[in-house]
Amino acid sequence: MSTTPPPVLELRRLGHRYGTQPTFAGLDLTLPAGTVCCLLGPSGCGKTTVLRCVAGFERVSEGEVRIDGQTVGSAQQHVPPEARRIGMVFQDYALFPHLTVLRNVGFGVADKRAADDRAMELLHTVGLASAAQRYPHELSGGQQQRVALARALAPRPRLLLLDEPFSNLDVELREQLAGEVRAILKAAGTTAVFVTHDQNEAFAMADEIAVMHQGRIQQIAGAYELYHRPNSRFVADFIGQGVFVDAEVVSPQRVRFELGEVASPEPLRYADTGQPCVPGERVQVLMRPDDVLHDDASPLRATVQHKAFRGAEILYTLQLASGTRVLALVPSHHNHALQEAIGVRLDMDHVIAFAPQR
Ligand SMILES: Nc1ncnc2c1ncn2[C@@H]1O[C@H](COP(=O)(O)OP(=O)(O)OP(=O)(O)O)[C@@H](O)[C@H]1O
Repeated sequence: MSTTPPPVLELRRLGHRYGTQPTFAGLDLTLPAGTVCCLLGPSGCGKTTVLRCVAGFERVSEGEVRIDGQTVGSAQQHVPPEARRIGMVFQDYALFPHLTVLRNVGFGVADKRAADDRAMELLHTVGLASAAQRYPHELSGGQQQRVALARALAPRPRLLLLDEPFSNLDVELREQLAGEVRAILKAAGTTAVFVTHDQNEAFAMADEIAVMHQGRIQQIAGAYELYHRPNSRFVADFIGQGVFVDAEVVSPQRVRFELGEVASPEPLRYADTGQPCVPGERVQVLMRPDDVLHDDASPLRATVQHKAFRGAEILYTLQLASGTRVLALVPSHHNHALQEAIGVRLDMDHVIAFAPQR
């Protein structure tokens, strides 16, 4: 009978303090083999410290870090970083300037006779075989980060940690490299955790995104789920764009807005508590820019308050008759002027409701 292998990484009720100040507490996370997970959150929420606890650079104050079922960090136990078999990629690449690309990549491979072959294999994987004899300063930032990735993967780590790996690169390259790195990790079956505060990077790279806020994981889910099924106002606000709009519950599966009524495919519940929404209650509903359509034929009008050109689309901020502002993503050939009144209608297929904020 085969037994299921333990998850590669498990955080159980993990807590950490700098001095007496708690950084985070009660963190739970389980990563099966081959999963790419992102810790995403605003600056200062504790992402890097979680990574440092997993790597062994920080001691944990409560709970456990388990790798392949073995406890490597707890209040009582601390396996040093070099004994954890973890690969790391940092923001600043941290390559050795006096070593060739080939030597950099082979550096951590224990069997020195096999180091060059293994390094060449990884350089092929990251598309830099032709740069093997060059030095780091002769490469671009994106190429250097690919070398750093190859170096981290060369000793076949049990787990790879990446700390803001693309933040020194320009925005366009970031998303492209995030996609490439994901493909490389998936092809190698590597389990990885990476930290970022850039959600496009998280969307491009992760299977699972753990959204952190004030030292807690608010929600762990795929990008689609986080965007369409946020479990808190924080996640709803932090992931993607949108506004909270007043509405009234008119039946267990229907809400009424200024822009019309929306039927929910399932009985309405508050997204954060799971409690049912009761007819007659006032609620606030998350309205995404793709929930509002521009439609010249619609009798509902809204005035253009702001417009942000996004290439294929324009993101309009529109004001309704009541003064409520909503966002609408509109194909960019519909180029309207500020203060112009344009026709709009709602196209919402599910309702994310919260209790009104007092
Ligand atoms: N060495 C330290 N001593 C004391 N406090 C620290 C130390 N390092 C970080 N902190 C504090 O711990 C909290 C979490 O920091 P951490 O670097 O883990 O956050 P982060 O989410 O990775 O932030 P960023 O995205 O800005 O890198 C912050 O309030 C920070 O000021």
